[in-house]
Amino acid sequence: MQTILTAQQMRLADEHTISQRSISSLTLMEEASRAFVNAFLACEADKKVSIHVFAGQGNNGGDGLAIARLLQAEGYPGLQVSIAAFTGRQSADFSVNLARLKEAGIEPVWITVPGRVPDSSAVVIDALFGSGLNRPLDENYNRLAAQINHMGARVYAVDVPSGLASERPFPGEYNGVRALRTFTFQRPKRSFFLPESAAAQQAFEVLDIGLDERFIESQHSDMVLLEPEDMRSLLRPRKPFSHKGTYGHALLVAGSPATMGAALLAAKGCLNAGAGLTTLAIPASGLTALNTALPEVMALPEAEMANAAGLARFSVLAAGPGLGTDESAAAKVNLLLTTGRPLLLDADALNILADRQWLDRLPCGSVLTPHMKEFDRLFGPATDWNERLENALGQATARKITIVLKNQYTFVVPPGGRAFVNPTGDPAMAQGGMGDVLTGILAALLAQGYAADDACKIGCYIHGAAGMRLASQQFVVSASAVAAEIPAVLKHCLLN
Ligand SMILES: NC(=O)C1=CN([C@@H]2O[C@H](COP(=O)(O)OP(=O)(O)OC[C@H]3O[C@@H](n4cnc5c(N)ncnc54)[C@H](O)[C@@H]3O)[C@@H](O)[C@H]2O)[C@@H](O)CC1
Repeated sequence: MQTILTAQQMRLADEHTISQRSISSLTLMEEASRAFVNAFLACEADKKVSIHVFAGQGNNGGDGLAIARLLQAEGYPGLQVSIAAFTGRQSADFSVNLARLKEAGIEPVWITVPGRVPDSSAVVIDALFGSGLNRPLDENYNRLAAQINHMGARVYAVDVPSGLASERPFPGEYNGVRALRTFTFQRPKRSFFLPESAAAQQAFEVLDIGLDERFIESQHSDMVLLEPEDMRSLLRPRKPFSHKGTYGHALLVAGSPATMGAALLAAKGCLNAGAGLTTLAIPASGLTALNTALPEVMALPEAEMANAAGLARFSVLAAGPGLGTDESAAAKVNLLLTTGRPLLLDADALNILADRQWLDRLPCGSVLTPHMKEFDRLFGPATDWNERLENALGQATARKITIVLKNQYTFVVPPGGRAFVNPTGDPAMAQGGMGDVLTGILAALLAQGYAADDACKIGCYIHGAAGMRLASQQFVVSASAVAAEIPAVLKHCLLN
């Protein structure tokens, strides 16, 4: 797991590394700039490309000047450097790098009043502001950013796209530089995981600049990034002499006559993520489809969905995919709530909770898997994703539940004030049924005895990893294909 730091904590990590390694801040800036250049070389191998570096006067600008000098030494002759100096003072390391730039024979252009910027370069390196940005861009920087965006160049941002706050995006429409790619130092910034950052960058890549990892990991943060190694330590291999009873019995309450597919997809996810037994509670009209598509899955007679005591034999109770929100669906959710046992609720089960105001009846230890709209319906509207995430952190702790807030980077939010960010997934997975499969996977992991937070971390990770594996070969990835890929992904995660 990687701790995601605030800008202030990044500065502390910087200072700590400088004193611990007995190096100067200038050396660290040089190393960061070298790391940027190495990554840049891999993207822009043609040395004849025209490059325009836009630097501010802080340390991000200092990086920009060092990068320009290093690129010239690498043999990129077509370099221009502009320094935006509408306001502010030069940082010490900026000043040294300015002198070094001039010694290297590069004379920068100073932009002190808004004006037209030459717009013929194919590549822009954006080093106006980095993690030090602490207020929205003013009119002058805003205009400059707009001019850079208008150039149509391939924009590479240094550490953070200029205009994007590194912790939480500023309110309102993004008015900064729009980067093709950000090369960010040591850690992705917190705001990179919030959907608003899509306006500022298309992708980011993290560069190791040698900051002290032990110090970074000792910092308290409300955001932690999951990594492949976490799966290896969380996942448990199947045991010798084990049998189907060892791996739990999941009940999925799902499906309605028009949306039986959702129930089948959830069951398929559950089966493939290793539940010992999977039982589906669906309307009778779905039984033929179930027996044909998934012969390993059992069905619960509808009459048994009226008796809470009869549910005691299941190790996990899940509900939602394709369930509908009518009276009969609500009666099923009501029955599950009366058991007092932790529940796994998704989709229509969440809508039922919201519509009937049953949220306060939810037992501790439950898991909810809302997407944005379902979350807002349950917990109230939010003006932006940071507010939504903070609400999720508060709700999970107050209610002692785990919230899986689904998005490109899904946040697994257990009680305790930390969000675990899932890095896996691919736009090829943007199709109906994906959430149903995830519910089935989570049910299987809970049935196998994983704690709620671990089940959610593993489940989200392997769901996205399955999609990524398929997307490396396919344009689009269906939910059934993701479910079918899960056993291979689990094996891979365990062994690698
Ligand atoms: N912390 C680290 O680990 C390292 C940081 N480095 C670089 O240093 C950067 C941070 O540098 P700084 O802290 O000097 O900050 P920046 O260079 O991001 O910004 C400079 C200054 O601009 C001012 N400012 C903030 N918002 C503004 C606005 N809207 N309009 C006008 N002025 C504004 C602030 O006073 C800020 O200190 C990082 O992003 C990175 O590029 C690297 O050199 C190497 C290591």
